[in-house]
Amino acid sequence: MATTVTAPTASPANRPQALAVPPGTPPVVEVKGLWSVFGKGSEAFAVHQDLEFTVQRGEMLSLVGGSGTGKTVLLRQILGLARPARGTVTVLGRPASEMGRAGAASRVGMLFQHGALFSAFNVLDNVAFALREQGTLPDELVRDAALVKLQMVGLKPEHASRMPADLSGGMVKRVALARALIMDPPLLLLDEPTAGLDPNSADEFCALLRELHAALGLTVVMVTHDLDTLFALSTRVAVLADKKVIVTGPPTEVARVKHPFIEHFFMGERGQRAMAPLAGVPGQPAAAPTTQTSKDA
Ligand SMILES: Nc1ncnc2c1ncn2[C@@H]1O[C@H](COP(=O)(O)OP(=O)(O)OP(=O)(O)O)[C@@H](O)[C@H]1O
Repeated sequence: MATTVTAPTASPANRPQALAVPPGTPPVVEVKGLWSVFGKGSEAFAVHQDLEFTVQRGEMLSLVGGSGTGKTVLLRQILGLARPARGTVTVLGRPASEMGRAGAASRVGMLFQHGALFSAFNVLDNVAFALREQGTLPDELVRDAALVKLQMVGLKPEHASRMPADLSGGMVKRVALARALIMDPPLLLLDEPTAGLDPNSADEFCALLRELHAALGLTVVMVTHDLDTLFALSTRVAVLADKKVIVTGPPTEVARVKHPFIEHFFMGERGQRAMAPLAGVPGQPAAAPTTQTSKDA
């Protein structure tokens, strides 16, 4: 069972907003009764035990938790790259493990932590990869689609022929993002989207992600340890601890929940700095949040 924190009564303008969706819209991601177990026999250990959470269309949900709590395992399960020992991971109404590689690319885009570009391919061929591999479009159209995606992430046609080794960290992230979006997936997974970027590039990349979220109507699930990124991008936060999702809610509300990991994560110097701009914003309740228990976080 997880605790769901009630949403604040009003949202300040500088917080990311979940997109409006009609009531009754089915969730994009639904994780139920999930067990993830590694090792065999007496060596076996569970990373997740009966973990549950859902992601609604148009949300930007951050998964946070200590090292080894299984955030990356969860992203891999949503992507269909790993099967749970027990329980279900449903993406857009279908079991994630049944999507297959081509199906996954058109339903879920993944931005890996360090970009994971193919070093032997130039920018255009990296971006075009999944579409070209599908083999349904003539190469000219594949190239045009890749150029459109490059423009969408703020890169120019002249960047198309560059090799990954010749790109700045911020450009690698943008190319990797264009590649993740080549098949127009409705769901985007981000693993530490701003890791390795300087503060300015990180801010610019967050601004781009927010623009694309709104413009393309994306649903986003991300893992981040960076509090500036978390506050810049999250409409909701889910905290992994004790092998479960223990709480979900808007970031400023979750930050007030009494739990050793949450206090350590949000109340350190970095957390205080990241939250400072939000202090005193109209609509931000000053008191501790009321909490309620619900089965579905
Ligand atoms: N294929 C695997 N085989 C064995 N153990 C694994 C495998 N994949 C993950 N694990 C284990 O599962 C646990 C969770 O790993 P995971 O990488 O998901 O953690 P995380 O929350 O992403 O951590 P971090 O924040 O440090 O990146 C770790 O103990 C890891 O060693």
